[in-house]
Amino acid sequence: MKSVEQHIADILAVVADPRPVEVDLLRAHGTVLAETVSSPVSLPNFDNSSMDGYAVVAADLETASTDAPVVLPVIADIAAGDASPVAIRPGLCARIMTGAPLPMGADAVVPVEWTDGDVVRAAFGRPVRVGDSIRRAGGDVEAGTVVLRPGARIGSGEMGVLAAVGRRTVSVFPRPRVVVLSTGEELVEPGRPLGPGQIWESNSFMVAAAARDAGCDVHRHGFVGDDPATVLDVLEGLLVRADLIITTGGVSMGAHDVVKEVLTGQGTVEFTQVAMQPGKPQGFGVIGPDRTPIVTLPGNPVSAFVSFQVLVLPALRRLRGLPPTSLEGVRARLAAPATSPGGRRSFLRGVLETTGPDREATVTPLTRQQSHQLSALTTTNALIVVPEDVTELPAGATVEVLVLPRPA
Ligand SMILES: Nc1nc2c(c(=O)[nH]1)N[C@H]1C(S)=C(S)[C@@H](COP(=O)(O)OP(=O)(O)OC[C@H]3O[C@@H](n4cnc5c(N)ncnc54)[C@H](O)[C@@H]3O)O[C@H]1N2
Ligand code: MOO
Repeated sequence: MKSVEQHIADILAVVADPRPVEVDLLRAHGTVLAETVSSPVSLPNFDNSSMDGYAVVAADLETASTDAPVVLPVIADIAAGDASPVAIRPGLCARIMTGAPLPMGADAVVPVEWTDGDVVRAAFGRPVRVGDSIRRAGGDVEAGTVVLRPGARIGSGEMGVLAAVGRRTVSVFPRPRVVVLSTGEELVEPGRPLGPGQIWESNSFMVAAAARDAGCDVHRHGFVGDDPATVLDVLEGLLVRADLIITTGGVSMGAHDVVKEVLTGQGTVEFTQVAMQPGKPQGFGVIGPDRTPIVTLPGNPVSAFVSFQVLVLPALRRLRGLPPTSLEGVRARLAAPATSPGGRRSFLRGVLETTGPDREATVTPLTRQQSHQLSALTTTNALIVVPEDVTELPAGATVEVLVLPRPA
């Protein structure tokens, strides 16, 4: 059987590094930055007030007290956005709002709460230090400084910074377009009545959600039955809209394993058995005129889920412009015994938590570990790795655990 590492590497080899595109800033959300962004100006771009109050010369207020306030004439009213230059000299002050440019000659701002708030002659009841309530030019970012580097994931903070340095468009690796297609004659769209022997289709919803969580632009095509001509037809129609196609079902040894049947001999697709549990039957390759990558996951729902997380995620990260790393691994103490078939690496569904006074990482295997026992996926937050050469692990053993991604 093929090793998990080899299969991950093989899938990675069929997906290409993405090409950057210039997009409008709003559309950059959730993408990966492809360029170095530096600020053309300093932030702030000019000295300004951090308080609503009065711009003053600090030395004027040295003697100010509640009993003997210093009173200064107010010679200007400066709002945020005011462009006309204002200057004060000792013995004068200017009313100023938060974000408004500091007038020349002023070296401190007094919050309005420390004054009587008068707009003609303001009384100041306490002294102030030079620099108080002033936001200096460049105090956040100096002009020319790099604020974001290639590979940065553009979330809300990054969006804010890009806009603040004046970017309207930005060069990014766009979200990969992933198409999800399930197969199976027994499948029925959720919301429709079930007939005898039928089940509601769940894999394509699950895989589409997982790919969306991974930052992809997902088209859930839904599912098709086991008619080979239809499956091929549908797949051909989907090629143009996909950077990667993910199918589920029809890859095992059954008489109607249609994905295997129609894709064998197409492009570079090959089917194989990977030494993992669940997720043994697998396929991958490129198909069609544009050599579109395709990964064919097994139909058992938990097998499809685990295969996605272990085998497909690194390829999606590459397509996003990120390093193609696997799920984060941590060491944890096993809270209950675990078993595994020899020769295959098990990925048991578990619950990872930190317990006890020393916050030790502990992982508890869930009871429903079979490939059809989908309900465990609502509880699990981690996959417990049991190596190929281990069939039993006692409670208390230290194990490697892969932390499952959680949506925001
Ligand atoms: N003789 C053998 N039989 C099987 C083997 C084997 O080695 N020899 N491997 C087993 C393993 S392991 C797996 S995993 C499955 C994979 O089978 P397929 O990929 O061909 O999947 P299907 O047969 O189409 O379906 C399996 C199972 O999952 C249900 N299913 C399928 N698609 C969906 C969906 N979209 N939503 C919900 N449930 C789905 C389907 O009804 C079946 O119960 O093969 C084993 N057999
Ligand atoms: O390997 Mo299958 O993927 O166990 O159920």
